[in-house]
Amino acid sequence: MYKVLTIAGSDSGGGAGIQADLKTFQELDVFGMSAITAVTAQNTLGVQGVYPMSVEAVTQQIQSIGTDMGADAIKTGMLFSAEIIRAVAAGIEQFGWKHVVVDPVMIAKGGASLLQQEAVEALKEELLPLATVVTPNIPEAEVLTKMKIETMADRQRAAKRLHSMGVTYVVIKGGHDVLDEATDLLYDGTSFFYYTSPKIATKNTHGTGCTFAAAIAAQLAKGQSVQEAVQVAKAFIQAAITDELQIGAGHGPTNHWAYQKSLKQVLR
Ligand SMILES: Nc1ncnc2c1ncn2[C@@H]1O[C@H](COP(=O)(O)OP(=O)(O)O)[C@@H](O)[C@H]1O
Ligand SMILES: Cc1ncc(COP(=O)(O)OP(=O)(O)O)c(N)n1
Repeated sequence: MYKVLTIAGSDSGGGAGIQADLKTFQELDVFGMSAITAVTAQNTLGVQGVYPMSVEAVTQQIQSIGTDMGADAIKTGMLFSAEIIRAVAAGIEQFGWKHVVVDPVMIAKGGASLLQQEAVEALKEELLPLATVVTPNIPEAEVLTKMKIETMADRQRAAKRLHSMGVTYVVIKGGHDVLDEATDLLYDGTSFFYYTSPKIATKNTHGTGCTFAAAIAAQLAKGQSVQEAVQVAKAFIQAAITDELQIGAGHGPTNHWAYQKSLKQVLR
């Protein structure tokens, strides 16, 4: 049984954060574990409250996993503060964890801040050098690289800049594209790879980034290459957005059952 640890925030609405990660792990047949960095009060209309955990609580959760259960891959999401980022980086180094997927969560779709501004430098300096893969969306890539990203050429330049910060693989996600296609760009330090799907017109995309990064971590834990893992993650999120749920009055969650359901239909 492959084991994956998510270090992220809790989303009471169940669409993003720890909840999205654990659902994704379950659907991709890996054993999910969690270290919670913050509790958020959230629904499809937005974020009503953010309650960070103490550094001690985050550290202890990581110690509890690392000293007993171990992990074949790690996924980080909302980390909130520089102190929590340092504690997470220390844990990853202490246990020598490989296959580290860093989703540099900064701002929720509704605009609420999930990472303090002063923590961006800590994320770049302490966590990115430990990351196998970093998965920013376009606004996050702009903050990390301090450059404006409009064209695919800009995206390629940003990917190179992120790679130079010590990450092995960079994925700049295309959900914020204003085109009718969503193209995720993968850079391995030498070549670019493109993962393109039709852009689905829906407001129910809450938690897409978390789900996508969690799927990459699950597949890495099972021994897939980063290219293969991104391909599965793209198919997983495409199914989850296409086979819509209608929950809540705002930006609803994606459907974590959809990928398994689509595989069963193919087998039938
Ligand atoms: N409307 C959409 N149609 C198809 N794919 C989408 C859509 N929105 C997001 N995605 C995909 O979901 C994943 C997460 O992308 P993105 O929305 O950019 O991240 P985030 O949730 O971090 O802002 C990517 O694989 C992206 O291509
Ligand atoms: C607790 C928590 N973590 C992360 C996010 C952001 O998730 P993301 O997948 O980027 O989805 P949107 O917020 O963009 O819908 C979150 N909202 N809450």
